[in-house]
Amino acid sequence: MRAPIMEVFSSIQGEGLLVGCRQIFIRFAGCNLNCRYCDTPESRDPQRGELITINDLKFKIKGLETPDLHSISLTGGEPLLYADFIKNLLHETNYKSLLETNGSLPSEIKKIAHLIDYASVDIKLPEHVDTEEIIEKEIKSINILIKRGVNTYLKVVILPTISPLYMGQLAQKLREEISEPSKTPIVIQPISPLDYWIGSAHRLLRISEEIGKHFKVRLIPQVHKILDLR
Ligand SMILES: C[S@@+](CC[C@H](N)C(=O)[O-])C[C@H]1O[C@@H](n2cnc3c(N)ncnc32)[C@H](O)[C@@H]1O
Ligand SMILES: Nc1nc2[nH]cc(C(=O)O)c2c(=O)[nH]1
Ligand code: SF4
Ligand SMILES: [Mg+2]
Repeated sequence: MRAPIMEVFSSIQGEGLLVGCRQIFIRFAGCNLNCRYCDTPESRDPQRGELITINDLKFKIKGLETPDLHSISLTGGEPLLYADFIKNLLHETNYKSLLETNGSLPSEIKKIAHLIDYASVDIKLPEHVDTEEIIEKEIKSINILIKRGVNTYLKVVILPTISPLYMGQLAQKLREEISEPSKTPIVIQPISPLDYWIGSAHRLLRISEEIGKHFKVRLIPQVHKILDLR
């Protein structure tokens, strides 16, 4: 079995609740969405990956192990396009794993939820993607992960133009439809480049307050970009 892998590299997790943890990143090539803000647009093309076997990948990961290693990060592109490959990889290795996903493939999440330790599920706002009803699929994915006991958090990339009240309404909908909202924090991730936020970073506090009415909330920018790390 092979999957198109774009890059395998060691860095610190720059996003979400595992920020600062040393990870080995496995970036799959190919994506089923087209977020306008995607900072890795080349990863949307499966042709940009090299088709490699599980053994090849295990060898690459082994070579990147460091004393501070926390876990591996399965990202992309959309890693869930290769759920069967991931299932085999996790069966054959003992690393703790983070799944970084757009949450749009609940049937694929079902295949690997029992093998994943942490999950970051993006909530894609309608202004960022063309796909209809994506949030329904994301909610399904989140509930599958929670049911499986996966340490799950949600992540929302936002622009300075987003309405805080809209974010509050979205958080209220999510709280009503997610099975254990008190155990599922939301990470607000300001869109990069952070120059967008010069003069409007105060809006982030209002958004945090609106989401905070319904969820534990964290405001975390992409730290790896601030540190100029990969
Ligand atoms: C490149 S995607 C790959 C994993 C998966 N397809 C997803 O969207 O979660 C990894 C993460 O990068 C973040 N991201 C992508 N472009 C960004 C940008 N311009 N600003 C802030 N975060 C961004 C999204 O939150 C996304 O979860
Ligand atoms: N350091 C670092 N942290 C990350 N967190 C999510 C990333 C991604 O592209 O999936 C990423 C990335 O590309 N680099
Ligand atoms: S789902 Fe992830 S990889 Fe795909 S376009 Fe959106 S941010 Fe990029
Ligand atoms: Mg990245």
